[in-house]
Amino acid sequence: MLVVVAVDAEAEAVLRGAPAGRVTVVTAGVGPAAAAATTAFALAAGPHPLVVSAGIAGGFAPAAPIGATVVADRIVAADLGAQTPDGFQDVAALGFGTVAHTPPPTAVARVAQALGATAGPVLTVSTVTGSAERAAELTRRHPGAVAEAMEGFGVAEAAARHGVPALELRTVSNAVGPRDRAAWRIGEALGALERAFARLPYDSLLT
Ligand SMILES: O=C(O)c1cccc(C(=O)CC[C@H]2O[C@@H](n3cnc4c(=O)[nH]cnc43)[C@H](O)[C@@H]2O)c1
Repeated sequence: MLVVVAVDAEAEAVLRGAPAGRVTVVTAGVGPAAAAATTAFALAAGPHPLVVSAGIAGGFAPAAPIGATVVADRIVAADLGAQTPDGFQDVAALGFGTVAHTPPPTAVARVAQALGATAGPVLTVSTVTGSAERAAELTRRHPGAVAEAMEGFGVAEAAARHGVPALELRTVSNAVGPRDRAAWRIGEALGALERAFARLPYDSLLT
């Protein structure tokens, strides 16, 4: 499978955890555009049966505390739209394209079961949430959201254009809410990412 991460530290964690020969890891950079471009390039260069957007994320309380592992049952572009006098409208509501991809439900269930991961919507944002108000707005617009990160929707868009299923697997480094850099636990999240890739049910994800 092709695993798309944002930064080298995430690639190293995935490669430490994954059994030899199970994954091809590419480091895309931060954000949905870099993720989409890198995924499209990698899929054009060679076939992969599954693409996984992986890395650290912000977790929505109480579903996803620091150190938790989450798997997306929906990969949602949460800030792709227009701010109108009546509030935010996403591009699907405006009649352009899509704002969500649905990973294969059986694979999501198998990952959740094998890793003890929480399944739910994972939001892709281009701006990291840094206030309680923004976190509350996202929760109101996306009930049940478990995490936000910056690449999943880009990976899923590129995978869809190649007809390849996509998953998003994240481990939580910080809470979604008021900005507090001192509270990030990147090492803890990278350790959880390594353990997740050590325990993934690789064979059953491809059936
Ligand atoms: O400056 C900040 O306040 C800040 C807070 C959290 C994350 C960042 C990043 O620039 C990291 C972006 C990188 O990590 C993923 N990530 C991790 N936590 C979050 C988050 O709470 N919201 C969105 N993305 C997050 C993301 O996928 C990027 O790859 C800065």
